[in-house]
Amino acid sequence: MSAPLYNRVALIGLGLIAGSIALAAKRRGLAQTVVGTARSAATRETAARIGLVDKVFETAAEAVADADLVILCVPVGAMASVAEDIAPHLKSGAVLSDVGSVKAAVIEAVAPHLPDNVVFIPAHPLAGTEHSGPEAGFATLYENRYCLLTPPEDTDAEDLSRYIAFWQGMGAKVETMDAEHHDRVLAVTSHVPHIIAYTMVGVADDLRRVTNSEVIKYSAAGFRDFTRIAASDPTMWRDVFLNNETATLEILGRFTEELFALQRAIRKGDGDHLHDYFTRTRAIRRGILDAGQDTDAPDFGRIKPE
Ligand SMILES: NC(=O)c1ccc[n+]([C@@H]2O[C@H](COP(=O)([O-])OP(=O)(O)OC[C@H]3O[C@@H](n4cnc5c(N)ncnc54)[C@H](O)[C@@H]3O)[C@@H](O)[C@H]2O)c1
Ligand SMILES: O=C(O)C(=O)C[C@]1(C(=O)O)C=C[C@@H](O)C=C1
Repeated sequence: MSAPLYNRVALIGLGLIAGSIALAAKRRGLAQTVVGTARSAATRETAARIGLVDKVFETAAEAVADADLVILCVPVGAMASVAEDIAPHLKSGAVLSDVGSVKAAVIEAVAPHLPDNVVFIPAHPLAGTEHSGPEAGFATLYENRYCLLTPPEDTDAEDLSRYIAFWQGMGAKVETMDAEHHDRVLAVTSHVPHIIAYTMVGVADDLRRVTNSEVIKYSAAGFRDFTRIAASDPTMWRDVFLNNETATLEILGRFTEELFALQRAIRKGDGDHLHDYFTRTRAIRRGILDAGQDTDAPDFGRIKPE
């Protein structure tokens, strides 16, 4: 049990990510009190019934009053309106953060609403599941996972180190980087892989009508993994793609080029091309394993799409 880093933490939105923060922060003693609010009455009722936070408020304005740390845990597209709503009620000196999967667009949407006496430290925990809502949260979600922070350069060192300690207290490995770099890296490691999974499952669903459910019946582990990813929350992912448009389109363009090259190799019977390509990709995974790195952990410095 650590000493509380914050007296009062307020979570706006009470789904998977906020629920996991609430449970981890309480379990590790990182906050004296954790409060929260959500847009829908049903979510607020569920969160109160399962005791997710110490107190559930009806409005975001009430929830943030007197909070030392406020974390926006809503879909990326809702960040601006929530920030506008709470801005006049934030305590002077409070730290405001978010957990959005995209950083540059969230900073652009949130920062203009904030008063000068509030410290904005954007964050993105690289941890999640395909489940959403208040009952999806669990206390160990962030253990041994990265949490990326994209603080403005002039962020007060003490505010930053306290917030880093908060995520570390929940078991996360924290790194800082600039928001644009974050968005390019995540386009490669998370956003484009998700759209590929969505597409593959969509294609299989179309085929199912042709093959009379054989696609599902004989689906192998690889495809099942795709269906898990493609079961992720539609609102969250719609907002990710609409708000990381440039980087995802760039990476999707490269993906499509490579796919066409592989398609051509298959059509032309060019086994050497296929073999060389698969040898290269296998070496990437082996290199990660040989370096003793967690396969979940991308090298953030190395992934720099031109
Ligand atoms: N799920 C993941 O794997 C994952 C991982 C890291 C970061 N994130 C990011 O975390 C954030 C929350 O994701 P989640 O998985 O917890 O989602 P979730 O659907 O489980 O929870 C979202 C919460 O936001 C509330 N909400 C939705 N629209 C709102 C609006 N317009 N105004 C106010 N509240 C609103 C919902 O009621 C719910 O309480 C998103 O920005 C997402 O990009 C998600
Ligand atoms: O494991 C999963 O379900 C996830 O997709 C989690 C995942 C990812 O790794 O891509 C999804 C989106 C986030 O912004 C961070 C984490």
